[in-house]
Formats: sequence, C-alpha cells, structure tokens
Amino acid sequence: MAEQTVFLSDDVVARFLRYDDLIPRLEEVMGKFSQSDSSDVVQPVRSAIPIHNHNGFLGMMPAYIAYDDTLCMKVLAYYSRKENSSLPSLKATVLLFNPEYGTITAIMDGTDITLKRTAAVSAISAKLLMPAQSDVLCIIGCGDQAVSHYEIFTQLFSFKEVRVCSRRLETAERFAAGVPGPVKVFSSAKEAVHGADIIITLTTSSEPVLFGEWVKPGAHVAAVGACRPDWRELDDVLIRDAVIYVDSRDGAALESGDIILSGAEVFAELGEVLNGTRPAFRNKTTVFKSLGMGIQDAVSAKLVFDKWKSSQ
Ligand SMILES: NC(=O)C1=CN([C@@H]2O[C@H](COP(=O)(O)OP(=O)(O)OC[C@H]3O[C@@H](n4cnc5c(N)ncnc54)[C@H](O)[C@@H]3O)[C@@H](O)[C@H]2O)C=CC1
Ligand SMILES: O=C([O-])C1=[NH+]CCC1
Repeated sequence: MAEQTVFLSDDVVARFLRYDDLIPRLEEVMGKFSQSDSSDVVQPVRSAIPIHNHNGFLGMMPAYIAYDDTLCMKVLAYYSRKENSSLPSLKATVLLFNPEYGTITAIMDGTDITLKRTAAVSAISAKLLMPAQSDVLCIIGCGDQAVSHYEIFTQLFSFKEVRVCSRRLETAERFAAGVPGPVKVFSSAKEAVHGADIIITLTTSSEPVLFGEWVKPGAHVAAVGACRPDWRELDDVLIRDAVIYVDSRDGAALESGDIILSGAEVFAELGEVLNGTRPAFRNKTTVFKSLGMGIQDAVSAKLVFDKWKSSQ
C-alpha cells in the first residue's frame, strides 16, 4: 500500500506522452463523458479562485474515470501577463492518485500534458468538423499552445498553406522561424483569416480577436482561449451564426464568456459527435469552444505514468 510518490519532470512527461497514444484515449473518455446515463466518468466544472495581486487565477480540475480506475487532479495557475513578460501564462501540476487508498502515486509537471491534450482535442474537433477540403489553416496567437497545435495539425492533416498572426508581428515572426515548415506571417487577423478553412484562436485576449464577418462560410473555428465567463475571443456575429460545439455543456455554461455573453445556444458536445448521437455539420460554419477538462488530463497522466513505470 505505502508506495513512494514519484515526481515526473516536464522532460520525462514529454518523453512518454505521444499523440498517437493520446488521441484514441481522449476520444474514448470524451465519448463516455457525453453519455448521459453513464457514471463511468466523474468530472465537475473547474473551480477557480482569483489571485488578485498577480492578475491570475488558480483552477482545480479533479476527475475520476471508473472504467480505467484513474483518479487525478490538475491544479493550474493562469496569469494575464504583459506581452513582453518572459514568464509563461500557465503553470500546471498534475496529481495522480492511488484510487483505492487516496495516496498520491505521482506528481507530474502539467505543462506538456496541458499543451498536448489541448492541441489533440482541437485536432479531434477538426477531424470531425472542418470542411472536407481544407487547404488553409490559420492560427491566431503565437504562444506555447500555438507550437503544440502547429505540431499536431501539420502531422495529422495536409494543408497547402499555414498562416499565423499574433498581437505583435515579432511574436508571429519568431514562431514562424521556429517551426519546421513554411508559414505565412500576417500583421492583421482580418487578412490572415481571409478564405481560411480552419482557424484556431490561441490568444490570452479577453476581447474578441475573431469577427464573424471575416470568416469564410463553412469554415471551422477551434476557439481555445477565453476561459473565464467575462472573457471573449469571438464576436457575437460569429458565435450566433455558427453551429456551436463544446467539450462540456456544463463547463461552457459557467466558464465561457463567448457562450454566456452572446447568449448562443450550444448544439452538441464533441463527445456526442464521437458517440454518433449528434451530427457533425462539416458544410456549415462551426465553432468548437474548448475550455479544457480534468478527464483529458487524467487520461494523459495515466498514460504517462504507465509508460514510465514499464520503462523502469
Ligand atoms: N481550452 C483549453 O483546454 C486550454 C486553453 N488554454 C488557453 O489558450 C490560450 C493560449 O495559451 P498559451 O499559448 O499558453 O498562452 P501564451 O501566453 O503562451 O500565448 C498567448 C498568445 O496570444 C497572443 N495574443 C494575446 N492577445 C492577442 C490578441 N488580441 N490578438 C492576437 N494575439 C494575441 C500573445 O501575443 C501570445 O502570442 C490562453 O487563453 C489559455 O488560457 C490553455 C490551456 C488549455
Ligand atoms: O484546461 C486547462 O488546463 C486550461 N483551460 C484554460 C486555461 C487552462
């Protein structure tokens, strides 16, 4: 019973967390989450407390996955940083428990888990919802999440063109110089998204950065930032005209400023599309509003721990 808690650094986590293992596990757990009659997956909406003095919040994300007997909790600290800050916006730590005794099996740095599982979930939304012929990908916001999103989107799909835009041109240029493939840098989001088939918003903005009148009809938008009830990344026109998919309806109703403040109706959870109980409207303009879920961290942490353990 008295196992020793192991500490896994971000390098170790990154070494054992691979997209090809992660994606099927995320699809499975999000599908189970969206089965209303299932108690296989337990996950409350994230609770958050403000860190007033430092312009941030602390979020707690517990989850229990009965079918895999995984008990986990991610704790994340998010900060609205100044553009020139050298500090990251997000620090996360993942606790993996022994579900029988309640002891802590592993404490992992949550950075790589958060980057990869978020990008993988956006890629799942794209697989289901982006137009069948998708040639142009546009990424708005060129921070840490942009790197993981670029990585998985260019691995899984073949785009003819990848465009990026950020609040400052230098940030987008630095991103373009750091990734392996060709990327077109834009100084204006309006120009960057013109004609794009898929747009990913990955900003720390609390005001809209993407407007419906710029978006090509039928495009798919994965909106990953704006995770508080009074923050926006999308304007009312886009969110009201699109078919809205979310990771969790309960999460969206409590945490997403884009949904709450626009009064938009959520059409489906991604898990419902995965289960085949709600359709994927590839021909319509779609938005996937991502907020992040504890169950996504839990399957990632279990995967990392199992791989690490079998390597010992
Ligand atoms: N849905 C989910 O599961 C998760 C969402 N997030 C969210 O993703 C977003 C990005 O996270 P990170 O990449 O870690 O942050 P970061 O701080 O590394 O990068 C943010 C980027 O947004 C850009 N930006 C800020 N305001 C902008 C504007 N008005 N127009 C264009 N670009 C702008 C910044 O220049 C920067 O390049 C954050 O909002 C974070 O909360 C992060 C983790 C999980
Ligand atoms: O799920 C997550 O880790 C986060 N969602 C928004 C900020 C971090």
